[in-house]
Amino acid sequence: MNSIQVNGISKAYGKVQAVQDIHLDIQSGELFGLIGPDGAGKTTLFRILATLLLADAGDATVAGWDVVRDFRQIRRHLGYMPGRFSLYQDLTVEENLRFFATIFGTSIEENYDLIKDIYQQIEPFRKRRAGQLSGGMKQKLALSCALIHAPRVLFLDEPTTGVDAVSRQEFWEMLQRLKAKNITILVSTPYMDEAQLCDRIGLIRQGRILSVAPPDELTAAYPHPLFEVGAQNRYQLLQDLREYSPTRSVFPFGEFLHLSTRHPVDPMDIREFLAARQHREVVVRPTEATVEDCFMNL
Ligand SMILES: Nc1ncnc2c1ncn2[C@@H]1O[C@H](COP(=O)(O)OP(=O)(O)OP(=O)(O)O)[C@@H](O)[C@H]1O
Repeated sequence: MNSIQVNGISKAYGKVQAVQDIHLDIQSGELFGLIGPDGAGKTTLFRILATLLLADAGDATVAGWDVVRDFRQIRRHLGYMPGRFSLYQDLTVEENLRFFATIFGTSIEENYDLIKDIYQQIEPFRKRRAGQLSGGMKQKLALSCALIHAPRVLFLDEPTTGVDAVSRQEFWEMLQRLKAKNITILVSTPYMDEAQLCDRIGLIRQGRILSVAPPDELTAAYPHPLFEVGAQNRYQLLQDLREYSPTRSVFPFGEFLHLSTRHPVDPMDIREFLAARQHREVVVRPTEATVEDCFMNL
């Protein structure tokens, strides 16, 4: 069953075309990632699907309901964790949760099972004001609040931005457990490494979806030879590789550079080129494409 269907959605703010002709088909129980840099249009799309903003063109349904006509039903059955912090800073952890439960006509007790895993981790701090929680704890509270009315569909707009690596990891584990409860999850992130944890991802840039696929399929279809290259002087390495004639693109990737070439190249040839330019501690090896390589390629 389709849980989220988007047909040709476009939206401009004055002259800025924030999203353009977006089509998406997200299945019930799917964990779908919207991956793209700042300003790509992710928040705009979320706001349209969450019935908070009207599109200029196109239509969309969430859990079978139309985002314009049936906005009330969508609001009842949707959990939305907006990018910017959505909690009441002056209320305690427990008061925040109770507030969200009350506005949806439910109670913490009624749906405790759904949030138990997540909420238990912050329950020792239930008397603390939300404004005084760490980033990771705020995120867990915001997720608990978004889930307390047992939504069928969950929208998470950049939930891990500004959160440390350990909390990010934990957060994705929580999402996997929610998915197992058959909640459809649409999550956006600027972190390409998180894409690997989704069932399918849509790459979005400048308001347009460039590609939709399971992450493994996307990376397996990467069409160019790709190398991981390292040397002592990374800055100079980048400059020099830009002048290497087979280079298609080269960009920093962790402690290495990712070099994609126009045609197959023997790693020895790259080493010789770099040796001639006095590079030391040179490492060159073929590597598998990541989602980031695919994004750069598109
Ligand atoms: N209210 C607004 N008025 C004018 N322009 C806007 C408004 N909201 C967003 N934009 C512009 O629309 C484009 C898409 O923004 P959007 O917030 O949807 O992107 P995003 O992918 O969520 O990025 P970010 O993570 O930076 O929010 C950007 O160019 C942004 O500057």
